[in-house]
Amino acid sequence: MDGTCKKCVSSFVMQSHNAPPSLPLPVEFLDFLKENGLDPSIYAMADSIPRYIRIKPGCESQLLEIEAELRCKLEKVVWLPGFFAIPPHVQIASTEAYRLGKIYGMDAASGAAVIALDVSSGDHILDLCAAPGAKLCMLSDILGSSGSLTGVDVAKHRLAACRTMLQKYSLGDRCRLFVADGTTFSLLPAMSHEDKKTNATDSEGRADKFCEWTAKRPWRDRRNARKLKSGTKSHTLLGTAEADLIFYGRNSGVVGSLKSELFCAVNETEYLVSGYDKVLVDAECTHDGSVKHIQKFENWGWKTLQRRMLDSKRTDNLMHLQLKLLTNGFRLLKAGGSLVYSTCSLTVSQNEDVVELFLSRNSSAELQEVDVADNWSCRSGRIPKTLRFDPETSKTSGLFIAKIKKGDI
Ligand SMILES: C[S@@+](CC[C@H](N)C(=O)[O-])C[C@H]1O[C@@H](n2cnc3c(N)ncnc32)[C@H](O)[C@@H]1O
Repeated sequence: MDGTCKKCVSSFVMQSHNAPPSLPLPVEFLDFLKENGLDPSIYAMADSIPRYIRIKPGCESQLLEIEAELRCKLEKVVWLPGFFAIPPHVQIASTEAYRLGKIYGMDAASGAAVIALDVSSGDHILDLCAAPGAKLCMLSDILGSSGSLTGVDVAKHRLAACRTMLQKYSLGDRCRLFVADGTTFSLLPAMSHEDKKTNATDSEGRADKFCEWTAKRPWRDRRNARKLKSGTKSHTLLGTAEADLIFYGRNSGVVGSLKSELFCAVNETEYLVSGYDKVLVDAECTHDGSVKHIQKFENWGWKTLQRRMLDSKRTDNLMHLQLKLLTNGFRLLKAGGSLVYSTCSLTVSQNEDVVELFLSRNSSAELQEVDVADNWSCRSGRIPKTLRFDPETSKTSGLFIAKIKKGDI
């Protein structure tokens, strides 16, 4: 672990650097940072934070070939198995190793959020804000050949990119993807084949079971989707009833099940018994902790930063959304299950404040220590047991992690 000890609850305000910010940050963004007690000089660090890659399990023996292709040394991240640091300027997207699915581009802090969930074989996992899917792919790699993985995202085009990623890395077998609002999503994990009823038919008397997934949907499904769409004002209004299943793997528990079973509403108490073992809520946020993301506004135009991130109405709504996502993710957990809440914002309002408010309203929720984090290069958040990665301490993108357990019945 580097100089900063996560065990000591450290100040969340960044240490000041002498170096001036290298980006011409707009006044509105500087005001936002000031209001949140954040030091703008982290945005001068983009060129000193490594890029991270994760090696696809099974491809570790090809390290030398990958190094030769990337033309750089892969520095093992000692605290995070499977992750390597490379110089920030190295591009991976055009390489064969990337094209063939041997490596992923993924920040080490994001990897830590996945490890914090402590996935076990056979777990039913829910990723409530799944797109574009780096964490979902890592979850699927860890899950292996048992359990199930459900990815939800409100943005259809982003979730479609996630589906492409699952297919590229051959990780979709136990996975299903729903375009749905994570604040209201209510579907239970897919049932195992043994639990499924057989011979059932729909109201029109036809067998109504899911066949193997194909990119081409039957006309009846497309007609139903069209009907739903015409009755829905915007994608943000999608509720559970409208959850749109855009992908499922052969062993995701969907094939062979009845549509009425998959989409059936359940009693609240049923989640305690048949809910998810693990839930990841990697919530939408202002992304201010992602130095590389902020850097992109140089090309996109700083005006769009104001519109997309800083509008005060939007940030108030964001906190509301984060709390609702966390609350619904927790609702869908089975008793004894665990949830990881993360954001790539460095602000307290989108992290500790959201978690504190949530805990004050949910007596069966308890903050949990991330046991494996003892040697991680991160520090504690303002609340003990929460973790913070930031460019200065961790040489990663900013990320907040809180792990919450649902009490046994
Ligand atoms: C920080 S990103 C998630 C990144 C993702 N976990 C990964 O590792 O690639 C946040 C995501 O939340 C999604 N989102 C925003 N509002 C949502 C909602 N109400 N329900 C579900 N997803 C939502 C956004 O579309 C976005 O894809």
